[in-house]
Amino acid sequence: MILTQNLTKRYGRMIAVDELNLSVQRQTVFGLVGENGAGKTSALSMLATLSTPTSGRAYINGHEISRYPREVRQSIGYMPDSFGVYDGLTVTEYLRFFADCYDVNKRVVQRRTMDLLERVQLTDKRDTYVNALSRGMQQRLEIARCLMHDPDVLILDEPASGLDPKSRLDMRGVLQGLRDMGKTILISTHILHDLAEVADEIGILRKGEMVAVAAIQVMLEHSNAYRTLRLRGDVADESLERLLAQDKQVLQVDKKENGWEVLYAGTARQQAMLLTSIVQAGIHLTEFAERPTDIEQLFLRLSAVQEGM
Ligand SMILES: Nc1ncnc2c1ncn2[C@@H]1O[C@H](COP(=O)(O)OP(=O)(O)OP(=O)(O)O)[C@@H](O)[C@H]1O
Repeated sequence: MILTQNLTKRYGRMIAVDELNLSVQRQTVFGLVGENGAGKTSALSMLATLSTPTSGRAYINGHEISRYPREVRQSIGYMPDSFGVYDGLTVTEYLRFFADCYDVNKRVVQRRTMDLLERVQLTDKRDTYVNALSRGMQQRLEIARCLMHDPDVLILDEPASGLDPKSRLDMRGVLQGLRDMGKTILISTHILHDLAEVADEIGILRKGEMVAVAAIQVMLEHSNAYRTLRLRGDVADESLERLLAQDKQVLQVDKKENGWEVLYAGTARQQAMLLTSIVQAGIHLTEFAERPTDIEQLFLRLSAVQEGM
């Protein structure tokens, strides 16, 4: 449904997207996660036919984006990361305007407008001017706007950015609804947790390169199975590191300024035994604490472990 082959975007000498290979199956949700500047917008705007790839190819619904941009635009609903709304229009007028742009059959416009407003929880705002909506409502209206011509594919660039926690939750509900409608969705975010209940698969983009891809289910299982132990003590004393190296459940040890961070795969009982052996070895710690593993960090660590780094 969405396929890219070595898709690359350069701005002068800067490589914003570096030979991206992506495959998003029909009716699945793929989350593209990356920090600011990772290349998410550059990748998505090429797929939306708004910018030209420097090299490589991409296909949406079987249409190559550079050769068949018109067909691609009919197949997608694209929500950019920043957008302006038309201040002088009401919510309903705004959606009808876009229906006209896409030449949507007049007979279905009214029904679809009502259905979409309900889907994005804006039915009671249908006669409100769009500039009077909150940011969260405007972002949900944008989603409805993307759906007006009933595309199979949605490309959403940071749809939850700048929203307060309540609006983020509302947005999450809307995205889950789109997934249940059977849309194929490519969604970018810099907050992986936003995708945990929405995406089927996650890819992490860093400096234009896809550094890891995995099914969200696998990641969540890992995040339950692993935890991070925070140990504080004298980092000059190497006996703790020797002891940790003997424990098979210790996957990784990161030395910090005043202690260590340990990625640990053992059970609670094994963890208690580790603490006992530290005490018995006469090693003095000021802290031995467990904290939930950040799934993004875990994901990157596991992919590094798999690559033997
Ligand atoms: N038109 C442009 N001209 C030159 N450099 C650009 C242009 N657009 C983006 N860049 C650069 O390309 C890199 C990737 O930017 P991009 O906006 O694609 O990343 P992003 O992951 O979407 O980040 P953000 O979340 O901040 O939008 C950045 O270093 C950015 O400064």
